[in-house]
Amino acid sequence: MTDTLKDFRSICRKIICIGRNYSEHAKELGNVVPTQPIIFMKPSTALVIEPNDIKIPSEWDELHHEVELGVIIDKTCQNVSKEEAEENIGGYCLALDMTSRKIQDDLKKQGHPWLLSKGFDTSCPCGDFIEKNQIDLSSVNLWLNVNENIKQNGHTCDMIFSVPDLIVFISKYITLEHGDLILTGTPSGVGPVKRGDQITAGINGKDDFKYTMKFNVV
Ligand SMILES: CC(=O)CC(=O)C(=O)O
Ligand SMILES: [Mg+2]
Repeated sequence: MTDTLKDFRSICRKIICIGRNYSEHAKELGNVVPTQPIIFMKPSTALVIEPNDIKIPSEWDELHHEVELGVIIDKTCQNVSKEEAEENIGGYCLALDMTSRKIQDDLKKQGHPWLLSKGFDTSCPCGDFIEKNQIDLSSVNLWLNVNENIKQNGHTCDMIFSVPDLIVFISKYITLEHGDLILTGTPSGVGPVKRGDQITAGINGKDDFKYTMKFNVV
């Protein structure tokens, strides 16, 4: 792992996101559980870091919060095998996939891409680089509070497609590059936030490793 990866938020060229990777979340929104990964992208301009705010675009009233494990790619790679997938991971981060559910539902009805609903500026609040050895992929806890009320509390062991499966799938079609970020999907409990709300999110990893981040919604 090279040192530049610690600064992944300024070198990141692609944010590739996975949809419906937890069956309870797919069901809570009335979606079918996928049989292969659903992928979409956010532009790198969606990234926002503390102490900056999540900005709801002026003509919208609310967004949905989605807490997710972010995987940061170390080596540029294509067509990765499941055995090699882990070697291409440089580290992790805690991330939010902020979504306008109303816009997404309208776009879905019309068969259009989700980009506007998920790719607007500040739609990807993101925490600091987390070292690889602090995360055991089979037992990461992700949680999210809105105004100190718990809304999401999930575990990566409930992912439908594991992180190596996702790297294999994506790299078959899209070259993964140093600093790219993969958002691995959200557990259940997504819901609305409005201007004036505060989101606190956290990740619990190996050996009592804990990381939390806080964002105001404006
Ligand atoms: C229904 C969604 O918005 C898909 C998504 O982003 C997810 O994390 O699941
Ligand atoms: Mg998501």
